[in-house]
Amino acid sequence: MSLLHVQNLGKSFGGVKAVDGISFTLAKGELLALIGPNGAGKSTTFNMVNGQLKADQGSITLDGTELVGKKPREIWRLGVGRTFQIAETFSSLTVVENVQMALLSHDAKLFAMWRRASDHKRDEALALLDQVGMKSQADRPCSVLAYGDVKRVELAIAMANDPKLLLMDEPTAGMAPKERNSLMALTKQLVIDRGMAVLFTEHSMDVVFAYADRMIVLARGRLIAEGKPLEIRDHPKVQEVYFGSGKTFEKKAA
Ligand SMILES: Nc1ncnc2c1ncn2[C@@H]1O[C@H](COP(=O)(O)OP(=O)(O)OP(=O)(O)O)[C@@H](O)[C@H]1O
Repeated sequence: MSLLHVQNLGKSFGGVKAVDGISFTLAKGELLALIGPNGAGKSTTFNMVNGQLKADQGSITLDGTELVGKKPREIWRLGVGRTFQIAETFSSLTVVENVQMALLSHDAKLFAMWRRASDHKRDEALALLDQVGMKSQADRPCSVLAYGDVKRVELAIAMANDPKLLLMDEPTAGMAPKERNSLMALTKQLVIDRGMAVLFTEHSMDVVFAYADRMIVLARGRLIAEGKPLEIRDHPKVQEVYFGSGKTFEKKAA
């Protein structure tokens, strides 16, 4: 059974229909890529799922619970997580301290409870770091990490809320091809191990084709295609919106 049901979802800004009546589902243990050219409505869709934007029409249910009309914090509590970039202010904390902060937040403890030397939830934080291959770097400050490793810590932070659905907005932006593949392989492993669902946007087609179980394609707010990567690759409408007719998807040069 599907975890997420999106039905006839829509949002306009002035006269622009940013998202125009789209419907799709997402199952547990599935990595679904949301792709489309600039201005297609990807971010607007994401922000309606996490509650930052209120839909004008339609429904979004998670495990049968309606999300439209709920505040971002409530939606987060229901199990919709997202990856955040580690804020500047937290980069001086160590890797494990950042994950401990996220665990405190999940438990709704006030940040005032946090003491720098605290070992609150350290073991739990280390277990999460182990899952993303960062346990050995737990006591290093985040500010000295390689970019790919920061991304792994961000993933561990998102896991602290034990999400049923994880939203990832361009997770591999700015990464070298090797790092990109390693982050997505890790994400896929987490999806399998935790039975989590992932909805992600991505401009890098090699990542999408290698890791997405299924894809949905938006163009000008409408859902124009849906299917497995190979079906999408050969879909005439997709070819057209991306490249103009007659062209094919090509791997981006590394
Ligand atoms: N806050 C806003 N106010 C007015 N128009 C907006 C707003 N947010 C988005 N839009 C418009 O809605 C449409 C969809 O934008 P959206 O950001 O969702 O697309 P996108 O697929 O995420 O694009 P990109 O790949 O460039 O990030 C665009 O025409 C955009 O200009």
